[in-house]
Amino acid sequence: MTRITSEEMKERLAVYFIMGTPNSEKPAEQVLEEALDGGVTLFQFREKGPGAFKGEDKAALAQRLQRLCRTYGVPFIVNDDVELAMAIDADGVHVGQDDEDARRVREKIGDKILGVSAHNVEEAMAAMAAGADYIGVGPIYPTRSKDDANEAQGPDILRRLREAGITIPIVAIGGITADNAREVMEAGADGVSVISAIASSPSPKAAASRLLEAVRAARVKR
Ligand SMILES: Cc1ncc(COP(=O)(O)OP(=O)(O)O)c(N)n1
Ligand SMILES: Cc1nc(C(=O)O)sc1CCOP(=O)(O)O
Ligand SMILES: [Mg+2]
Repeated sequence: MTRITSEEMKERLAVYFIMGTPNSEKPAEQVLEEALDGGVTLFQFREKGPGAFKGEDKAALAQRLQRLCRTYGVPFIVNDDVELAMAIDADGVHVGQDDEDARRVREKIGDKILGVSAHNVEEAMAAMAAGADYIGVGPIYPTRSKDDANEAQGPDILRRLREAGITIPIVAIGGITADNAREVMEAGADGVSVISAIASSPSPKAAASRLLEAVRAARVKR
């Protein structure tokens, strides 16, 4: 395996779906399959919060969702849990500022995809230096999907990062929908990352497809 290129990473970030069992009343497999049918380009397994599976149950669910992603040729990223990612040979890991140090994670995962959360220029620079393949920047808008989220920063944070010379692929996160995806892309994101816009939709397939359309339309306009 070789490291993903920056251009490939940007393509993959278009519609980055994040989910775990607490995010939907429907079975996770069903929601993910519908989202994949709708065209999501990257998936993150984030099994945390009330009622989340742990231990062997968590690993078994991860493997079922990973198999689905493989069927669709969509990379499978594990949130926080580097050990699980290595044990099931996931395609990558996402860590935040309070998780395992990004540099150590890069050493452990070799060429797998490494995503790091960043909230400002300093954290973005540090993530680049640690070997991140992309940064997740948020929350852009208020979110109900993460209890310990920071204050919403608005799309301007993306502009500030780009103006400061941050060139690494950026995925925006937090309160993003098909209706605001365009302004997020125009502010400097390479893609959008969502939980509720897809997981809480009556039709995850239609929701994913609308997001992809919005992201593609914004890319054409650049
Ligand atoms: C794509 C993406 N961006 C940001 C996050 C948030 O990561 P973190 O700050 O570690 O918070 P948790 O998701 O672990 O609660 C993310 N998961 N994905
Ligand atoms: C997992 C996560 N991380 C965030 C951050 O700001 O780092 S916001 C968030 C939740 C995103 O869910 P929704 O699309 O439902 O708002
Ligand atoms: Mg984390």
